[in-house]
Formats: sequence, C-alpha cells, structure tokens
Amino acid sequence: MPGCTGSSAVVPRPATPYQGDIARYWNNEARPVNLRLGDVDGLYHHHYGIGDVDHAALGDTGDVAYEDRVIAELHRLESAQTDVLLDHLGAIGRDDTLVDAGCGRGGSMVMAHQRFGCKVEGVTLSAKQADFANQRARDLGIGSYVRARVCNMLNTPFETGQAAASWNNESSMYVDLHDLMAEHSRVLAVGGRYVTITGCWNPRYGQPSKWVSQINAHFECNIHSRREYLRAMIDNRLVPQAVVDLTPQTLPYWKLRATTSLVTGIEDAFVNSYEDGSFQYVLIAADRI
Ligand SMILES: C[S@@+](CC[C@H](N)C(=O)[O-])C[C@H]1O[C@@H](n2cnc3c(N)ncnc32)[C@H](O)[C@@H]1O
Ligand SMILES: CC(C)=CCC/C(C)=C/COP(=O)(O)OP(=O)(O)O
Ligand SMILES: [Mg+2]
Repeated sequence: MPGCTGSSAVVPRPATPYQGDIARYWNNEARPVNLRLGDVDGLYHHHYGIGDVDHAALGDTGDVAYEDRVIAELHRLESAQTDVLLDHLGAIGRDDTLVDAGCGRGGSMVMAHQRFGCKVEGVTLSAKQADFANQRARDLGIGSYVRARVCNMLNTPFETGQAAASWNNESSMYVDLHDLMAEHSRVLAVGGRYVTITGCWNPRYGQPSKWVSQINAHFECNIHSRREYLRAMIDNRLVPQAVVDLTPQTLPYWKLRATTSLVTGIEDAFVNSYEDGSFQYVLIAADRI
C-alpha cells in the first residue's frame, strides 16, 4: 500500500486483493450491535467484552428500558476490555507515541489518550473508519493527539523506534504474524511494549474447529493458533512477559449478547468454541528487546 493518508480523499491502493476485500468489509460495516453500543458514550469499538455482567444494573427483563440497559452493559464490558489492554502497556508518559494497529473507529485510541495524555497513531484499511475516528477526535477536541490513517499495518509510516508501545486489538487475524511482529519490532523503541488481544485456535485442540472456520468466514479473517503468536514474537525481538487466557472472562459478554435483538448470528460459534476449548481469547504482552 503506497503511502498512507489521513482521510478518504486519496486512498492508497491495498497491497493485496485480500486487503481490498477487508477494506470493503469495513467500509460497508454498519451493524447495529456496533453503532448502538458506541452511541452509549461516543467510544466506538470493534472488539468484544470481558468481565462479569452487572445483573443488578440490568433490572427487570420486562422493563421497556431493559434492552437499552443491556446495550450499555455490553458496551461497558467492551470498554473494560480496552482498559485491560491499556493496563499492560507499562509506564506511558505524555510525550510518548502509541500505535494502534488496526484501529477501527478509534475507541481504543481515545481511551489511550484519555488515560495517558499522549499521542496515539492509528492505522486501518478502511477510509470510512479513519474518517469516523478522526471526526470523533475532533469532536472531543483531541484531534492533535489522536489520528487515524488509511494504511497497511505491515508497512506503516512511523519512524524506527518511534513508539513507546503498540497493540493489535482484535486485528492480528488479518495478516501474517511474522510480517506483523517484524513491523511492530521496527516501530517500537528498545524496551517498548507490544500487546495483542486476539482470538486464537488452541494447539491442544489440534487444528481450527468448525466454529473457528465459521468465525473466519463471517469476518473474512484468518485466525491464527496461539503458538504462532509466540513464535512470531520471539523471532522478532518481542519477548512475551504475560500470556493471559481471557476466555472465561469473555463468555458472560457473549451469553448476554446472545439474548438481545442485536445478535449477528456469530454468537453460537464464539460460545461453542470457547466452551469446547478449540478457541481461546488471549492477551499477550511482550517486551521489545
Ligand atoms: C475487528 S476491527 C478492530 C478495530 C479496533 N482494534 C477495535 O478494537 O475496535 C479490525 C481492524 O483491523 C483493520 N485491519 C485489518 N487488516 C489491516 C491491515 N493490513 N492494515 C491496517 N488495518 C487493518 C481493519 O481495517 C479494522 O479496522
Ligand atoms: C476474536 C476474533 C477472531 C475477532 C475477529 C475480528 C473482529 C471482526 C472483531 C469484532 O468486530 P465487530 O465488533 O465489528 O464484530 P461484531 O459485529 O460481531 O460485534
Ligand atoms: Mg462489535
């Protein structure tokens, strides 16, 4: 993808036909489950939630406002997921630069800036997402800190060693992991921190299960195995210092989501694969040595 742009005015050519398809997927994506949750507080996520459901906050299922409370609770759990990712970035100062690889509509970037006060650079293949994220940053008065560009995460415009920390939040299943970790390793300062939260198939199961295949088809992505993450990191000077199995913590989110009118049809594949052990929801944090 030659160059990167901060707007949809000039969109660089995708590096591969596949990336063109992924750009089209996200340029066309407008699922209510994502927009209704983001409308709660203006933080728009494209990832899943973790944590216990606050059933007291949901109230009576017969209330006319019940589904609105479920939407707010699902969103709270998705923002809680971002907080756990940010907890693993280490000590970040106001003068640092963070990189969000596959930034979506920018909810994690806004939360990172709100927590650390620093610059957050995001890349996405989707011009629509980049424009949306940049408009949200302008609306919040943080446009000089939070910026999304249309750019391939495997070929970013960032200087070598520029970032104190970088992450993939449910965006690593669209690229080759060795290519990805090589680019993070280049952009990160020595001693910097890389974090990913991802769904990955469990090598103890053997191969991707039918549920994992359904998720791949649903999102046009290519879920990796947990071992591939660790191997690609270690081969690229990224030494894992935390590997956290978040599977038990994401199941409550999925079971609550499956009760709403916002279901997209993929809920059973996530619940079944998490419960049969073929698929895991994992956070990996690694130090750039
Ligand atoms: C499921 S969304 C996650 C968005 C965001 N990380 C979040 O947590 O809300 C996946 C994102 O990865 C981006 N993506 C996929 N392949 C990419 C690539 N090669 N370069 C840059 N972004 C990519 C998509 O454009 C999309 O924004
Ligand atoms: C854990 C894995 C394998 C995720 C694949 C990446 C992905 C599409 C995440 C959710 O995006 P979204 O929030 O747009 O999806 P949905 O419409 O289901 O909420
Ligand atoms: Mg979603």
